[in-house]
This record gives sequence, structure tokens and C-alpha cells, in this order.
Amino acid sequence: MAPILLNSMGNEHNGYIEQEKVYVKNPHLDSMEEDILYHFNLSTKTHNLPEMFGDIKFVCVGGSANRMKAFAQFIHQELNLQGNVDDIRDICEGTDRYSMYKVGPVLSISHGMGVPSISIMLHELIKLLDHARCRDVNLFRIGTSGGVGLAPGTVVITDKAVDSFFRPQFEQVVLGKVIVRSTELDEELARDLLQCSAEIPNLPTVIGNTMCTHDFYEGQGRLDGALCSFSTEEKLEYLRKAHEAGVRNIEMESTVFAAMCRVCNLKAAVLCVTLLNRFEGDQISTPHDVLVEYQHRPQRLVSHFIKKRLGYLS
Ligand SMILES: O=P(O)(O)O[C@@H]1C[C@H](O)[C@@H](CO)O1
Ligand SMILES: O=c1cc[nH]c(=O)[nH]1
Repeated sequence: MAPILLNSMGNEHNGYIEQEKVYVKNPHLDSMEEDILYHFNLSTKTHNLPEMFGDIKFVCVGGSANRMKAFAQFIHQELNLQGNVDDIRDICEGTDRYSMYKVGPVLSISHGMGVPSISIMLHELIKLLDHARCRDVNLFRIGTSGGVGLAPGTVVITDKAVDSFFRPQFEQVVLGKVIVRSTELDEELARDLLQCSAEIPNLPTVIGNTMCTHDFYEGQGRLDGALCSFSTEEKLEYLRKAHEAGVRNIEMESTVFAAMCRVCNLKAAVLCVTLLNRFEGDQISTPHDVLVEYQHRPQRLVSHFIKKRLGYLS
């Protein structure tokens, strides 16, 4: 098999991958007798991972454990699977770090808030997919975000995940050096999702850049945190610059999600609904039932995509 050039910024151990060797990029793993996925409470010795997870084709991740349980129950109904939705159990119940639910070929996992939390989850998820010998898996982050110039309730499918300087890259400090990885996502997947959104009534959706920050308050230019070091005008100027750079929403995980999936050759997409328009305020004051409906929108979109891929819809 001819090697292909790795689609990222060249920080991998040799810069090349074998096309069929998915997904992990770590030569040290080959010599380990057992791999303990500590935060999932799973291990290659105590669990038959190929039997448990070998048929997975779609992985959906999001911050909240309750949301990802609700998504698992929703997809169970959407795919008309046998059994009672109330019997879907948390595979990671031996740990309270993450929650994981398997529904047919769909895995639903919570990742907590922020880059470090999702990054740990992704390391273990990507190893899990590899140990289980999964192939052709699509990954989706279905989350919430602050909109930049969009009506609340709009779903943003991420074109490029950008950092707080609007750069399409993710920086990770490794052994005291900064490693920079590209955060470009799969264009075809984003286009397919946009097409799906057009087939669903009342699902306003756009493709745009998503800014990933390391904080919800000052880091996202909010004036309502415990600390604030800037004026209202400075905040609005920053949001205007973000909008000019193509940013349509702000959240806290997309850059590392995009970077890790890209290095590991996993097709991935980020779909986050906007809870508010940040040009109009900082506080999330929308009624609870409206927020719940908003959070369901990326789930409806991914469910439609999955059903189409599985041949449930023409
Ligand atoms: O997946 P969720 O909705 O948790 O993602 C966003 C980004 C942060 O994790 C969190 C902040 O409220 O929401
Ligand atoms: O404004 C928002 C809303 C949800 N999540 C974020 O990270 N920011």
C-alpha cells in the first residue's frame, strides 16, 4: 500500500501513514500487553472490545452527560431498534468522568467542558475504535455555542475551527515545546450535513468558522464574569473582527476535536446550535424549554444524516 501524505501540519512521528492503518498514531502502543482506558473504565484485557464496539460507524460527542443519554434514546427511537429505551445503560458507569451509550452502530459519549476534558476523552475513544477494529467511522460533536451575528437557534456546521486569534490551528505543549496542528474538517461531510439540514423543516443552519476558546467568560469576550479587563466597545470590536474572519459561533472544544480527528484520519464534523447572539448580550436568559429545543437541533440533523447513510431515507 503506497503511503499518503498526512493531512496536517507535519508534527507526527514520521509524517506519513499507511492508508489502511487506522486510527492511532503512537508506535509505543504496539508493545503494550494491556491498554487500560482509565477514564472509560475499560481495558483490552477485561473487555472484548471488538465484540462490544466493532460495528460502530457513527460517534456523537457533546459536553453534557444528560444530553448524550437523551441523544442515545432519541437515536434508538429514530432507528426503530428493538428493546426498551430505558434499558440503554451507561457503559462507563464504573467512572463518573464520562458517560457512554451504544445504540446499534451509534456511540454517544459526553466529554465535559473545555479542551483538556475532550482531549482526554478523544485519546481513549480513538484507541477504543482502534482496539475494536472499527472502520469508516464518522465523528460528530453536537454542542451549544454563542452565535456571532446569527439568530439564536441557528445550527452552525463548522468550516474551520479557529483559535482566539482566528487561526485554523490547535497548539499543544508537548515536552516543553509547542506543537501546532491543523484544524480543518472534512468538507464533504460538512456539505452533506448542510444538504440534510435543507431537508428538515425549521432547522436554520449555516456553514461558518467556529472559534474555540479556553474560557466561557473573559476568553469569549463576556462582560458578565467575575473578572473583566475590557470595555463594552473593546468586546464589540473583537466580535466584529471575529465576524470578518468568518467566525459565526464560539465554543470550547472544536479546535482539539478537529486536530485530533484529522491526524488520526477520522472524518469529523462539528455542529453547534447558537444559544444567543453575542452582539446582543452575554447572559443566557432564554427560557429552559426553548434551550432544550435548541439543543435538540444538532441531534435532529445528525440523526437525519445517519438515517440517510444507513438507507432509512431515500
Ligand atoms: O457541548 P457543549 O454544549 O457542552 O459545549 C459548549 C462549550 C462548553 O463546553 C460549554 C459552555 O457552556 O458549552
Ligand atoms: O456563549 C456560549 C454558549 C455556549 N457555549 C459557549 O461556549 N459559549
